[in-house]
Amino acid sequence: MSNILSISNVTVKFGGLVALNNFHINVRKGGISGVIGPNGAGKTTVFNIITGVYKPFSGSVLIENIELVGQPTHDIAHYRVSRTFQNIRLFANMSVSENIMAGASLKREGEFFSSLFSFPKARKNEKQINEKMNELLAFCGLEKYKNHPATSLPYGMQRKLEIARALMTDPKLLLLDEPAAGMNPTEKIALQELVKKISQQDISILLIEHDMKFVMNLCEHITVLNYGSVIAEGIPKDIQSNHDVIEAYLGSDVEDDFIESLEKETEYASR
Ligand SMILES: Nc1ncnc2c1ncn2[C@@H]1O[C@H](COP(=O)(O)OP(=O)(O)OP(=O)(O)O)[C@@H](O)[C@H]1O
Repeated sequence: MSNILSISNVTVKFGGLVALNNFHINVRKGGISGVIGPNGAGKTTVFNIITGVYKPFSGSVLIENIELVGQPTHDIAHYRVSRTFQNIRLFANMSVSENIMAGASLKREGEFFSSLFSFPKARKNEKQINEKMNELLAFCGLEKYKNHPATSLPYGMQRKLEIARALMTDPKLLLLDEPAAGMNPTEKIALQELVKKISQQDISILLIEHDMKFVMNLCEHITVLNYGSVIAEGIPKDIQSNHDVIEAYLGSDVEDDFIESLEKETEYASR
């Protein structure tokens, strides 16, 4: 089975702090994988090395055999990698539809600007962008908010809007950084369904999440980080009973959630 993402031997240092130590992960094409770990374990740093925000001290990050290390962030977007952020980053002064359409300009900057100077092409592009925006509004359940200011949306909907904007770039790998953070249980279930639907569109997903039930229900493969090192990896069932993982979480602020998730059967089924 081929991988869309293969990271190997990646080490990231900030001065004396080793944020990632010989990190590795493979994400299967079409799969949903997760990275978990206590606060400060290095999870967001993984996303930042994939998207070129940080350059690793050593190691390799391959998207379908293309090396991303050393490439600038704007070039990496061309390999159809898109992400959302732990702290929502919507354009505050724009409507929901405008925020989604902004994703199109991130997609192919050159095409977007050249279209401004070519009237027939511009109209065609504008029509396509509008169609796609409307499709994504429906797909993400945001239709009724179309003309609302983005930041007036309930928190859970703002997170979905970030996902819709990321999907506008037509990604083949979507990186979701704590997508369920701040959501109530109903919103989390709706988000879980949305993530499954996205994965059914042949979009591979790598997610970081503190909500263990969310991770265990969605992910086919989980990598556990602690102090920058991989301490466990495997299917949810094995991760839940892994002694090192339980140890790492004891005393952390997500301990209760994690322990609770150990006690419950998950809905996970092999895909
Ligand atoms: N730009 C930076 N400069 C210095 N240290 C950094 C930088 N980015 C991250 N770190 C440090 O690297 C470590 C890993 O950070 P990272 O944000 O990847 O953790 P995380 O697992 O995502 O944490 P959380 O769950 O709290 O978001 C932390 O100790 C953090 O303080």
